[in-house]
Amino acid sequence: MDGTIAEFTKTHLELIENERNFEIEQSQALISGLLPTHLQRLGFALVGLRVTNTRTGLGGKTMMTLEAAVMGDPLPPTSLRSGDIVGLCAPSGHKPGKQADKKDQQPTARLSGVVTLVSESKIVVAVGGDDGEIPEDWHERCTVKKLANDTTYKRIIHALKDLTAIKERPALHTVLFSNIDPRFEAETVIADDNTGFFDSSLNESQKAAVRLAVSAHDIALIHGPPGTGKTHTIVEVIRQLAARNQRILVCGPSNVSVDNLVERLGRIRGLPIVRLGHPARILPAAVAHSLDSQTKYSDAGELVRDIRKELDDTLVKIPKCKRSAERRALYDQVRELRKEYRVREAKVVDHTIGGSRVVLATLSGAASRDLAKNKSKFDVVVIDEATQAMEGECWIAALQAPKLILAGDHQQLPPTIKSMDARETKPKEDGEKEQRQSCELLETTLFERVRTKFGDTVCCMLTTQYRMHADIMKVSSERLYDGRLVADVSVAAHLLSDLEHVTATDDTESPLVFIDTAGSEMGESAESSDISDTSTGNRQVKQLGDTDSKLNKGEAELTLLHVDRLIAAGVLAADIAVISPYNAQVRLLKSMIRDKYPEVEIGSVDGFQGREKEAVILSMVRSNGAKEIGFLSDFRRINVAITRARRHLCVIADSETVSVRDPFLKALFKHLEQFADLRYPDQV
Ligand SMILES: Nc1ncnc2c1ncn2[C@@H]1O[C@H](COP(=O)(O)OP(=O)(O)OP(=O)(O)O)[C@@H](O)[C@H]1O
Repeated sequence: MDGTIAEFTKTHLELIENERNFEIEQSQALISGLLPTHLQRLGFALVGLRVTNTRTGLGGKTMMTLEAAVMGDPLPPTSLRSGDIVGLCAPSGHKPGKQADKKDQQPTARLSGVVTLVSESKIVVAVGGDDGEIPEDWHERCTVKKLANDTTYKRIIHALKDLTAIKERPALHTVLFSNIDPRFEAETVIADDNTGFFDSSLNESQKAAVRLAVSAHDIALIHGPPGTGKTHTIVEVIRQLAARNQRILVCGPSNVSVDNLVERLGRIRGLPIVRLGHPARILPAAVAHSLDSQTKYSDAGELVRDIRKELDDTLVKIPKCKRSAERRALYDQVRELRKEYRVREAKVVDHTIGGSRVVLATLSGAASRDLAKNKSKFDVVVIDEATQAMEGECWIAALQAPKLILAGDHQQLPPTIKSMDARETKPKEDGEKEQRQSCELLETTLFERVRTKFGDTVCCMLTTQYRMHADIMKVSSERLYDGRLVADVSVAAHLLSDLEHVTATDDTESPLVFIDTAGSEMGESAESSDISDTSTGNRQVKQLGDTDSKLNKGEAELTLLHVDRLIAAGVLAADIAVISPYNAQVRLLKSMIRDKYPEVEIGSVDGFQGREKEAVILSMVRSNGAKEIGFLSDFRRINVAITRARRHLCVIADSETVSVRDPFLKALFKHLEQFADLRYPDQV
């Protein structure tokens, strides 16, 4: 088995390194090639700032507040967000100081840190430990630039190396890498009369999933198609495990996926939980459970608070010091205080983590030093949205317990492989096939690998969905979920016209509308300019290569008309989402709809995974004689696109281009022709 693991990690390490290099190269190409002022216009930098305040944060970090050079001026519009890694430096030509080029890919950064807050007037950056010595001139002028963030890749690489090196392996590893079957408790873990469930509202498939997960010794999968209460089920699983005195590490690939669980678990009385991770990245509703808040406000945190105050008082004195000798003395004092602070804080952190039955973090955050230092181990690792994480990422958490529970849906979009996405829009090159196979290997999630290996023995599917009208759900159920997905009675027939203030119209009484643009000459076109929107942060870096993204002006106009009609019928703008698989179309739609209806949400299909709205309008864009449909042919993307709507889905597409080749799309269009209110552009 060790040979299999060695082979597995070798392949994955190579692929992850490639992916990491791709991402660094791409953002470097952008960042190093442009002047800071140009970067500022694109939203990737802020120039001419001043450091106006410094204080101490968790881990002894220095929290630097930077504001516009002219006091009270707002910051220029920026795509910098909480959680971004940034470099800070004096602008070139401004009192050039020492060149501390630690990282060759970040040549101009003197210090690097994490953005913890961006408001209209200021940006706060947390700079690591002793690196937090601020050059004098930064109180007058300082530039903040976005840097490539490869932390997760480094952590995956570390975890994969650790996986290879383990001497005494839990049975879980044998199950995953060898041919031993997973084991389950022989006895019924929750009595047949169902009295043992904490949540009596669970449906039958949810109960079956809880039983499977609790009884597993090694691994269990919870397959949750759209709207089936996956989170609901995981909460029950965690409560059952906690009641059996198990310690549980709960993770998800994104902060949102973790905070969703933090919010729900936080409401359960008597269940001590803690959320690890940078407070800047934690949703407001979950912040009270963060390690940061708990160390700050708990009784045990009092000693830490005292020293934090002393540290902050000393830091405030530094910029006011005229003599450099005095300043140096104060810096020495700060260094000593920081050391003491870290020792005291580590004790409180240890106490807080050790006293929590449930610890929550992102998969990447599970590599946290606070966790590694904490001696107590976990009995179970639960990973939500596991089908959106690369297998290597799952191992960061999975190494920490002998039992693993994964929840997800392999019929929705897999993790984003950036090097593959970029190729989507570029001409085919030699070696393309080989590269694609590598990317596909990275795309194959641990969830899917285990499901393929063991099938229903380890996997339980949730079958009642609480989101979509039955007509909206039907194609996905039949084609992707073996016809087993059913709509709960509470949603099976719900319509927009059932909502308060919505009048009955052809639109609001139809769960499905299909506007077929075939033959109307509303052809697709390529976007002319590459960067026209700086509001999307990371994604925008990726879109530099996205010059080939497609748009369709005719479909965009039809979309706006449909939004107009829904709103005229009384549907709230905040209940409507407009989505498209193509970023160029999303940008066009935003430029046409945002000013008129700021509350209508407009985004890409990929970005809308995990979300829902009462009404969804989907613009499919592709319309060409060649019947080329590019990445529309990924049935998972289409599945996500059509399963976001609760009461009303309007599909705008050219059936002659889109429905021809792909079997899932064929089935979708057949269903639309049969069940949707079918319209043509001249009737709209
Ligand atoms: N057994 C149940 N009875 C009634 N409503 C339920 C039940 N289970 C889930 N729901 C409802 O279904 C909706 C979706 O639940 P939840 O947020 O747990 O789903 P999810 O599967 O995590 O979501 P997604 O499909 O986005 O992954 C919620 O409104 C929830 O209240």
